[in-house]
Amino acid sequence: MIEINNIAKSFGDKDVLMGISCKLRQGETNLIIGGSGTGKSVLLKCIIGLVRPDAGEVLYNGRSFYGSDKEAQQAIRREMGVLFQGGALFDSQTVHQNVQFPLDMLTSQSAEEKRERVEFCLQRVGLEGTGKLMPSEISGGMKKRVAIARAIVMNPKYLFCDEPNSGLDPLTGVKIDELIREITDEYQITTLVITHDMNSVMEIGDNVIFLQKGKKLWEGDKDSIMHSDVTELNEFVFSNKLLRDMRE
Ligand SMILES: Nc1ncnc2c1ncn2[C@@H]1O[C@H](COP(=O)(O)OP(=O)(O)OP(=O)(O)O)[C@@H](O)[C@H]1O
Repeated sequence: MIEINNIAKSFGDKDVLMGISCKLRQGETNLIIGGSGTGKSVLLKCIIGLVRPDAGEVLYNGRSFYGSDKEAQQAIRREMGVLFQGGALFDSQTVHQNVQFPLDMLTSQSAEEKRERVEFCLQRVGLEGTGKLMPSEISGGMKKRVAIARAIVMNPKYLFCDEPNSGLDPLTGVKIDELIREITDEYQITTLVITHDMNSVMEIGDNVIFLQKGKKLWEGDKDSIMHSDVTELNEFVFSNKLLRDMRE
């Protein structure tokens, strides 16, 4: 479990996050949703330690991230898998090399151990046999799968995905969501996904946190989101015509 307690962050005189608290449970896909510029990415960066919050705390299974020394923070970081927006693959490296990268950086495994682990992860995301291809030779959906394989190669306890299906067609997006959900469940990972895609919310939203202008306005599961009485959330959710039609 990840506990986020009262995170606040300002840039200059701009308050971007104003006291965000929530609990992200193990084995569940936790989603942060909200319109553009509401602070989702900054919150993610505060959670994973890329941006230091001005106030607040993040606890990883009870271990305080910001209260820890560099070594302990590094140990927590090793338990994180991160799927950055856009996938962020290295274009000059093969699919296999991309997935192997964290093993090269963070472990002293033998070449054979690494090869086996990479092949296992590629097979797990449905990409067996593609290791020799270059990123330029595969589709957008496959690139996301490679990025997911790389994010899980270190066997993370915590998985963070920033807009995992941005730029994908809806069907491919759903498949990526399903893969994230399956992996979360299978390996009992604590997963956090940032999205503004209502499809994702309805598919994989075990726990959904709605941000608006740096504040948490609502939290609940995908089944209760359709019946909330928070005006701002309703405006966000029902800007999607299909959901509006479903409600009527
Ligand atoms: N390093 C920074 N310096 C100054 N302002 C920043 C910085 N990072 C983010 N911001 C500001 O913080 C606000 C929230 O940004 P953030 O990227 O978290 O939004 P978001 O909800 O993720 O939006 P989107 O869905 O468009 O990605 C924005 O107004 C942004 O300009």
